[in-house]
Amino acid sequence: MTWHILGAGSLGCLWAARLARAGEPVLLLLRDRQRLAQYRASTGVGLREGDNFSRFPIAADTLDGNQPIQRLLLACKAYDAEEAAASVAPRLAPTAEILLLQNGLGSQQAVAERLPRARCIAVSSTEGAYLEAPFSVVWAGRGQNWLGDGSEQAPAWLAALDKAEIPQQWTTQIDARLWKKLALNCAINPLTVLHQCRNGLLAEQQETLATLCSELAALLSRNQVRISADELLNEVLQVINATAANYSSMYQDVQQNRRTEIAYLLGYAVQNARAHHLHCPAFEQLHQQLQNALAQRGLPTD
Ligand SMILES: NC(=O)C1=CN([C@@H]2O[C@H](COP(=O)(O)OP(=O)(O)OC[C@H]3O[C@@H](n4cnc5c(N)ncnc54)[C@H](OP(=O)(O)O)[C@@H]3O)[C@@H](O)[C@H]2O)C=CC1
Ligand SMILES: CC(C)(CO)C(=O)C(=O)O
Repeated sequence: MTWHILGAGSLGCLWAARLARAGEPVLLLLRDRQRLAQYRASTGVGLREGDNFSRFPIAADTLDGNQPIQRLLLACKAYDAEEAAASVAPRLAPTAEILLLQNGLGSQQAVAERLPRARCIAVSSTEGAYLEAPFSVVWAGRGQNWLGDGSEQAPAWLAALDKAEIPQQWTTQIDARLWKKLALNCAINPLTVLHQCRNGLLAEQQETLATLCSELAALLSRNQVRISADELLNEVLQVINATAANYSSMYQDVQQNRRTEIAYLLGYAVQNARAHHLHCPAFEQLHQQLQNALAQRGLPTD
């Protein structure tokens, strides 16, 4: 069964290289002929792990190819997910499965509504990767991939991920995983943008973090995710400590003048709180401040 991977960015290349290395059939789906020509000139997907670099001559095609798709890994940003998934809809087999690698919340629901016949499996990933050159990925941080669609029924192909050394765990609580990661990202990432700092410096912002965690814990509770404000604050401080020397993904996006996933993180939290009539002045204000900072740089505020 071919792994169709839509999006040859950081995570798309990371998954493609590891699957290909394990002998799994992989086909990259690129946005157009220009990207395909660029890929073909690069002689494959590069994977750097520490001092080792390998290149994998993985097959690629454009989105409008004609091979039917049974298994799709959607490896684009959250704001591209719905349109990207819709563009391959005519090619999806009736029992197609789609793995959604997007961070935050909102895009998974949008894809599932757009493609109601497909089995949509959300992935919450704590792995870290970035591109050092087009189609060449650096595996920068070991982590876990939590997969789930709310059901107990784990797909048989999870064994292929083990073989490919892609860490994986099936969970019946994928929404809780996504919410908790969203809460961490909402507490940490916007502050690193506003203070222009590495994650570690946020340890000095304990009061602000405590207020945010209290509001975020209340929001998670409205969404049936049980975590106390103190537990959340502890987790946030642990992540800040463990990633002290790193710049958050949102900070990096802003520095490189790339669109952020604000709408699927803080924006989603604000909207969800309003829908629950939950008063969350601290993260409403943070959202506004982040939008102002993005606007000042000429970046999209959604
Ligand atoms: N990188 C990481 O370490 C982690 C990322 N994530 C999440 O994973 C998701 C993907 O992130 P990441 O891999 O870093 O993102 P990247 O920006 O590196 O890659 C996204 C890729 O998607 C491609 N793409 C977008 N739309 C289309 C389309 N319509 N057709 C074909 N290709 C398309 C882009 O192509 P093009 O280059 O042509 O624009 C780009 O190559 C995000 O939601 C992120 O938050 C989660 C955990 C860790
Ligand atoms: C390390 C962490 C948790 C910081 O929020 C992250 O996931 C990111 O940078 O996006």
